[in-house]
Amino acid sequence: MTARFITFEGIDGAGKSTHIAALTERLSARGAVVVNTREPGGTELAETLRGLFLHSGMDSLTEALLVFAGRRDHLQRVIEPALAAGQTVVCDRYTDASFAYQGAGRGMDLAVLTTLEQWVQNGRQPDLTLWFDLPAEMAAARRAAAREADRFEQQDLEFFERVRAGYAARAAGAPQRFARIDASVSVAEVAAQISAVMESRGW
Ligand SMILES: Nc1ncnc2c1ncn2[C@@H]1O[C@H](COP(=O)(O)OP(=O)(O)OP(=O)(O)O)[C@@H](O)[C@H]1O
Ligand SMILES: Cc1cn([C@H]2C[C@H](O)[C@@H](COP(=O)(O)O)O2)c(=O)[nH]c1=O
Repeated sequence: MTARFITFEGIDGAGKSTHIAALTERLSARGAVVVNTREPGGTELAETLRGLFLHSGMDSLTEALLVFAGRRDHLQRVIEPALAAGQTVVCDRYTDASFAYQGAGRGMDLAVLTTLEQWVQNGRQPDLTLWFDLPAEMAAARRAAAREADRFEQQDLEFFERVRAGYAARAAGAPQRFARIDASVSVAEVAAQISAVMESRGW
């Protein structure tokens, strides 16, 4: 089996969760053993940190330190062992979210995030990142219909447009890894775009 690391990214309410199960089914049907996970979270320790991250007030450096601490544990306990066993890891968010939210959204120094990325990840980057891109206003309307807002989801449209621009910058810096999905269209049309990306890679 070929080990693969696939991440889903995008602003809150872009529609990632809606498509993770379908991608998992597709990969499993082709013989992959799929590990579904998420960030912040993915281990007992990192899920505990997630609760603080989403619901306690803190500055952007504290946010980054918490999320990278959880990421370290997640990499060591879940992601690296699964990849070493030839499995496919499908992760709802990873380090691009730190650059988009803490970097572009909160205005944190990207050089600090780059240092944390190097320390924590030992070079581990996804093989493919599906970036769900849509205007902040559309995502806000979807969220409002769906659930109660956490600390990030309470941010204004300007914050989410900065986060969106942060994702665009990360995508421009790693064009082979990123696939931009136009997430403003129907669920069926988004699913078709994901299938096309997977087919183009022979996955
Ligand atoms: N293409 C779409 N068109 C319209 N509504 C959608 C579409 N995709 C998802 N939705 C709806 O938008 C809401 C948010 O979707 P979802 O929870 O999948 O987003 P998400 O990116 O995982 O959000 P978060 O990262 O904040 O968890 C849900 O109610 C979902 O049913
Ligand atoms: C990994 C990561 C996440 N975030 C933010 C992005 C979202 O607002 C929440 C996670 O909520 P979700 O419902 O699981 O999408 O956390 C962040 O700011 N920085 C990160 O590195």
